Amino acid sequence: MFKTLDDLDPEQCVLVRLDLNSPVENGEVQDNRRFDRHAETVRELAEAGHRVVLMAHQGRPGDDDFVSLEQHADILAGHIGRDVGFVADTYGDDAIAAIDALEAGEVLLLENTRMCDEELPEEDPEVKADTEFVRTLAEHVDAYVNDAYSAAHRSHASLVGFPLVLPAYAGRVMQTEYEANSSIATREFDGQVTMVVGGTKATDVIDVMNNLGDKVDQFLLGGIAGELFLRAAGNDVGFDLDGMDFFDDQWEANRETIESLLDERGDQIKLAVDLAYEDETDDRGEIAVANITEKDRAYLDVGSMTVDEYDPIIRDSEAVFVKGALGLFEDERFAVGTTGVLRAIAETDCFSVVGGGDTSRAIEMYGMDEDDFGHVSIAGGAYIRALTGAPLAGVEALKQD
Ligand SMILES: Nc1ncnc2c1ncn2[C@@H]1O[C@H](COP(=O)(O)OP(=O)(O)O)[C@@H](O)[C@H]1O
Ligand SMILES: O=C(OP(=O)(O)O)[C@H](O)COP(=O)(O)O
Repeated sequence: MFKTLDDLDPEQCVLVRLDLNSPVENGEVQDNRRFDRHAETVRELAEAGHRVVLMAHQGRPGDDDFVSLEQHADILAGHIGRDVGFVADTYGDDAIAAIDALEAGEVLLLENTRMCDEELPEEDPEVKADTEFVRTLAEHVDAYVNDAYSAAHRSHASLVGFPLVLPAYAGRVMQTEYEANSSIATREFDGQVTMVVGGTKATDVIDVMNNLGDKVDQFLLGGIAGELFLRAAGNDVGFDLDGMDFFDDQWEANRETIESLLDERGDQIKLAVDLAYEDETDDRGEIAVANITEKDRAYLDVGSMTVDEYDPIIRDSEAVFVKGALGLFEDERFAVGTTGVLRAIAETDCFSVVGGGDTSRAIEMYGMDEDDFGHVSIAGGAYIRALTGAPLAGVEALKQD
């Protein structure tokens, strides 16, 4: 098992990896539960008199949400109730000077770790531990804390490199998410187990569906993942239009797996029977999948008939796991699928887990009560991988210490 903050020596300079990856709308970082949850770890460290250096990532290089962490520092400060300094540097001279100048109880956030070339791609911990990024920062701090359970499925430098060169500890979020998700992974259910699969990160979920087929009785699909399955089933959906990059790369990467899943587990996989789009008057339009004959528009939600089909399956389930939204729920017109399944879960007494930084936000946005869900995780890809019983690189690296 890993060490926790209870094992940390006093008066340390602590390098802490958080997951503050957030929705960004028109350049504005949106506050979400990740800030609130991580604030607990940061506050505890600062109040204990440690010097606290924070690392986190935002988006992926090339994407619109790949932005600086400057706004994150202000949002986090609001949740902690104390200042969070920011330096626009990951491990260069400016970052080091800011770290060395920290006083007891002060908190500093470094720039987006993915702006450092050595953070990505995924490589073995030994390779990551030997990067200039890790070696340089490690010389200026005493200890490493990983609180980023929701990013722990990635073998990136800030997650797996530091535990090899510094005394390493799990933060409070890492500890609670690990315990909750590990116990869910081993739990047995008497009745039907259903998994709602959607969102934009189709690659993460499709990999996992392959390994969860014996634990999950029914997969209910929507979002980008759902459209890729519809494409594999021969429909004219699930491709990129001008300016989009959701589908085609993920189609190439997952086509074989999707086809074999449909072939071998087709009876376990329910696909949308209708989809929603923005019509000529900017209203929500719906069309039956069977009537789609042209590759001419983007679909932004599953349709109402699909929700009517998914609803009784959820109500008959003993356990429901949600990973990914069924539509672009941030726009109220396209929240029907996501809120439909979440309300069905909330109204029944099944055991449920809702995961994902984005998806879990829908609960709050649409006025649902978190207490009506078994566990609301700030982790998406990491939590479903944990459900399969597979190890998470970032957790394994912590255990090595
Ligand atoms: N058809 C769609 N078109 C565009 N975006 C979609 C669609 N369906 C779902 N989404 C988006 O997927 C996002 C969640 O995706 P993802 O990052 O995979 O999940 P999470 O962060 O919850 O793990 C939501 O913000 C939602 O707007
Ligand atoms: O938001 C995250 O994952 P999630 O969307 O599965 O919840 C993590 O920060 C990981 O980000 P990544 O999927 O760009 O590596």
